[in-house]
Formats: sequence, structure tokens, C-alpha cells
Amino acid sequence: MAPIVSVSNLSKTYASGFKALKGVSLDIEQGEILALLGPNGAGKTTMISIICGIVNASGGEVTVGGHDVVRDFRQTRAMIGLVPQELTTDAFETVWNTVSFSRGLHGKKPDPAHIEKVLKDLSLWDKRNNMLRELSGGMKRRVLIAKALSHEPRVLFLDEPTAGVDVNLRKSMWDVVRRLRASGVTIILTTHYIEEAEEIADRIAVINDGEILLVEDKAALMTKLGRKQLRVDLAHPLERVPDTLSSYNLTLEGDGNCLIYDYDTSADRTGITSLLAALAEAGIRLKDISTRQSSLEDIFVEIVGAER
Ligand SMILES: Nc1ncnc2c1ncn2[C@@H]1O[C@H](COP(=O)(O)OP(=O)(O)OP(=O)(O)O)[C@@H](O)[C@H]1O
Repeated sequence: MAPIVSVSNLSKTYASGFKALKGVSLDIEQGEILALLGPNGAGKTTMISIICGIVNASGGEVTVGGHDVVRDFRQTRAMIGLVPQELTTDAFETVWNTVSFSRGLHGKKPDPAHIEKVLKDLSLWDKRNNMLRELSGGMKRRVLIAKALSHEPRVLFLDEPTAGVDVNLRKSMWDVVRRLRASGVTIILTTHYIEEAEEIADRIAVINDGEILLVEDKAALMTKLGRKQLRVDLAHPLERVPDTLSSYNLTLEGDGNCLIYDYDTSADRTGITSLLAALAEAGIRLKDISTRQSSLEDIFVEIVGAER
């Protein structure tokens, strides 16, 4: 299937001469959740703004649903919902009016049944007659999503959807995002919360300094780059790693009470069996064993760190 969003060789040089994007290419598949990860100033917002037609590119091409975002701006904009970080609408307007008005702005005929569904899906139905200023911060964020969904977009961009949001609300936002995906909407989210990407994304794109460093299926990324650690708690502390174990990649921690073994999850042999045999041979008694998988955060820090 053709990608729903196709970004090819996109570049952006701002008037100041700053190169915010340096030839970025990225295909986004219909119905996926793609997380765009990158440090501050990486170029995430610039890229999203170009796709949404808010910022002009300096070079390259973007299509949404097969239409060019510059030549066919109306068609592409109608297909896109954008959830910005901040609510800038009238605080004295009601939830219902705000969301209905937003649909009108995109040139769509009124459809109260659709607005009702959106508000119910986002648990805002009870608040439909409240003014925005009467809502909590989390509810206001959901109003932003409702606005972006008011015109039935096929692609939804969420810019930092859960920044500054408490844990419960974050989880309920993730449910909303998953439900949207289940209804066929393609979702692109930027986030600084790596656990968010780990939790809900199907694919991860890492952008740094205006360049895409990698785009990969989340599970494949975790397997490919993920390392595991075996932690062996010892019955009696060691002063140093015995010479007979020097061929293993071992470090001694916790005042000599714990051996850490780093191994590669994708390797044919992890070496665990022989390590445990060698420990027994060396007369080392074990108290406990545990393993730890490197998180997406470890992987991210490694990739971006290597570039710097
Ligand atoms: N209008 C502008 N004029 C000049 N430079 C700009 C302009 N807008 C953004 N930039 C620069 O382009 C770079 C990328 O900015 P962008 O907002 O795309 O980053 P980001 O990845 O979204 O960062 P954050 O995570 O902080 O939101 C930054 O160095 C920023 O200073």
C-alpha cells in the first residue's frame, strides 16, 4: 500500500540561515502510530509544520494521501488533524461550540452526531456546555484533540500530547490514541517521554540536528540494539573478578556483592550457561539472579550520543 504521508529529501533553511532540516526522507504507513523522537531543536516541529502546510520547505517534497502539500494544500490540509501543545481558543466559549466551530473552519458541513461521538470518545460529553476556562488542564488537552478530530482527519499529528500531564491522564490519553488507531487514523506523535514511545508506538523515528538517524519497527529496534544484563548476587563478596572468569565481560559492583554480565540478545549464544558453570567451578555461591533489558531510553541516548 502507498504510504499515507511521504516525505522525500526535505530541507528547511530559515531566514536566519539556520538549517533545521537537511534532506529528510520518511514514509508513514496508513494506520500506524509513529513516534518522532529527538532532543530539543532537532527539527520535529519544523517537519510537522511543513507537512501541515504551515511552514514552507526550502527543498524536497511532501505528499499526503498522494497529494502534494503545496500544490494541493486544501486537499491535504483537510486530511490532517494537528494537535498543538497549547490551547489558544476563546476561554469563554463552550466545549461544544469550540469543537463544532473547528469543523466549520475546515470547510466541513455541520455534523452534530460526529461531534457527539468525538466528545464521548474523549470523555468530554459531560462538559460539552462548560466554558473552556472551567476545565482542568487535562480536559483542555482533550479539547485540543477533539478539535483536531472534528473534521474527520485521516492523519493526526500530536505534538507532545502528554507534556506536563499526570500519570493517570497520560494512560487515558494513550487509550484514546490506541482507539483512534483502531478506527483507522494514522498517528504521528512527538514526545520527550521515551516510555510513551515505548508504550504506544509501532515504529520509532529518531531525528537529531535536522537528520533522521533511524526509522525502525519498535520491536525490531529493541531486539537489534537492545542489550541485556545478567545480575548475579553473590552469597559472599569478592575482592576482584577471578582470573578464571576473565574471558567473560564481567564487572563487579555493590562492594563486591554482585557480578554484572553484559550480553547481546541477538547473538546466537549468550554465554549464560557456560558462565554459570564457570561460576560453580570457581566455587562462587550465588544468592540470586536477575536480568535487565535495556530500555528504549538507553538505546536513544546511545544513538544520539554517538552522533554528538
Ligand atoms: N522561525 C525560525 N527561525 C529560525 N530558526 C528557527 C525557526 N523555527 C525554528 N528554528 C530553529 O530550527 C531548529 C529546529 O526547531 P524545531 O522547533 O523544529 O525543533 P523541535 O525538534 O521541534 O524541538 P523541541 O523538542 O524543542 O520542540 C531549532 O534550532 C530552532 O531554533
